[in-house]
Amino acid sequence: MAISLKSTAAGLFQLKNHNTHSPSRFPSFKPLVSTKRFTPMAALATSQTLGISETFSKLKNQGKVAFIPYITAGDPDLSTTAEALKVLDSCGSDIIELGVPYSDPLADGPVIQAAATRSLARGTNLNAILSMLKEVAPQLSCPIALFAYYNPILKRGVEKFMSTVRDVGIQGLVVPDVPLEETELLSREALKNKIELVMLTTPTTPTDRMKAIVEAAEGFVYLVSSVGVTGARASVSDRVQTLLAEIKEVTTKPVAVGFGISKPEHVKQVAGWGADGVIVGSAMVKVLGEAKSPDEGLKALETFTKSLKSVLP
Ligand SMILES: O=P(O)(O)OC[C@@H](O)[C@@H](O)c1c[nH]c2ccccc12
Repeated sequence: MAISLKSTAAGLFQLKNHNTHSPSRFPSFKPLVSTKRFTPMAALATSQTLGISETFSKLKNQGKVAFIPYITAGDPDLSTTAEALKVLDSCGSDIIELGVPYSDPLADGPVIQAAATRSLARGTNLNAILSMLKEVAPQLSCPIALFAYYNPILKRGVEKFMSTVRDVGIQGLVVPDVPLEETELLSREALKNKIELVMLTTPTTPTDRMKAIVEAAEGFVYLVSSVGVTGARASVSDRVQTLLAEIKEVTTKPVAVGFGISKPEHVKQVAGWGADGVIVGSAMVKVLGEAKSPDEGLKALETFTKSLKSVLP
């Protein structure tokens, strides 16, 4: 299993017209936020957004480390998610992880579990997320890696799922609970659709298994920094430094570190240990989803993102 759950567990804007009162384009969602807030960098972006591994190669050539935020789609609502993607992009995110809310997010801690519950309670579903992405993804200058648990993918059918998400511009996929032994079909269909399938390794993954995971990984290797579920930690274990070195002994693929990272000093530390990317999830989700209003959440997200991004080379 790419990530053994027992040990680690793992809005509306209208680009065409800025009429904030036009009916929502995304089914059953009402515009909640001004659509005039951000001049989309995306207006400048083209559909030639770099892929996941291309993004890492570009950054490596520039001596930079990827900043990779995670947010849950539909929390607090899909219109705000559309805006949040633009905020994250315009604040310099290099790759964005977008989570598909799921009713049984075993690898997630309380913050992301609550986000998924709020999102599902609003009626968010994969089709609504995809219709939002069809408008938003081409407007971003950074690639999106979709986060989805395995079950909803199997329900839709792996082939159908992959072609559908590729059609809306998704470039990467992370399936935190797919067992390594079952990644063959996922990998094959991902490859066919030019989607890069990220694999996760953990502090308790035996070396041979880590090598197999790294071998299978496309886009980047996700190094889970600590056992347990997602959630901000007071500090990041310095074991990460050793784990990074071990992985880099067996691959030249980029390695991004996630779990627990929630402060600028954490970001700086993990980058200093040689990570090619730093992933921040729960802290982002908390700032956006637990704000008094969507607008407040977006403002707070912008400030928070800039504070974390500012410490990276
Ligand atoms: O929330 P954290 O501790 O910052 O960790 C990132 C994590 O949220 C994100 O990468 C993620 C969201 N859901 C997951 C499930 C498994 C592994 C990773 C994830």
